[in-house]
Amino acid sequence: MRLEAIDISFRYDNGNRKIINNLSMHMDKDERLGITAPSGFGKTTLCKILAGYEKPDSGAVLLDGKQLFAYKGYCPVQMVWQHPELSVNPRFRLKEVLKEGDRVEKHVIEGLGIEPDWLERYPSEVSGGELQRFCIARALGQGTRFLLADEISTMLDLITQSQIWNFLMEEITLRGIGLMVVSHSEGLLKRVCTRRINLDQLGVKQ
Ligand SMILES: Nc1ncnc2c1ncn2[C@@H]1O[C@H](COP(=O)(O)OP(=O)(O)OP(=O)(O)O)[C@@H](O)[C@H]1O
Repeated sequence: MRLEAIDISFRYDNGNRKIINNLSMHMDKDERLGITAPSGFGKTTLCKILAGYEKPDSGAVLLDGKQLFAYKGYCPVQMVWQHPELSVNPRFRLKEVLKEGDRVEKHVIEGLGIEPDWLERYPSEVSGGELQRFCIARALGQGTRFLLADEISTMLDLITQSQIWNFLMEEITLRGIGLMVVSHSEGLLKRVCTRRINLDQLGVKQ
């Protein structure tokens, strides 16, 4: 399975510059692709387009040769955002947050170190790192084929980071999920990725 961006360009409605300019890239399901670029360059924007949150002004995002927006229901390309507190409904208990995913399996919840008593709590009643584990679990539903991780572990201590990445690597390898990792951490990218793209060397303009 392949996720591709073909000659995409994008400008925010209220923005005065093109963030993405005629960019083409692809990744396959057995790849772990690292994305790097300076701050504000468009890494999150690219993730949002590849996961279907934004539509490119021109060009196309294809999943296995079919337009991403033609996939109905659960999106096979899931994104985990940098700020978990902005990615969940504050009025949902955490067990309900998990239900937004696609039949998230028990071993995913356990593997991410989610403790059973957190499930009854609201997002404001757990730490940022604990909440991020829920966001990762939610994105690992059964229909997920690609996972886009946008600076997902920046707020975590080193032991928790290592726990989460060990689990993620094992899970995506087992299930044949393609992984895209956006990070400013050279160490993380070196450890996790099989290939790297520097956006400043592609069609993303400052
Ligand atoms: N909703 C929006 N409306 C208008 N401009 C936006 C919006 N979101 C982001 N931008 C702008 O788009 C540019 C790219 O932002 P983006 O978040 O994609 O960068 P990034 O490379 O992920 O940055 P960082 O490494 O700091 O997270 C920035 O100049 C930002 O100000």
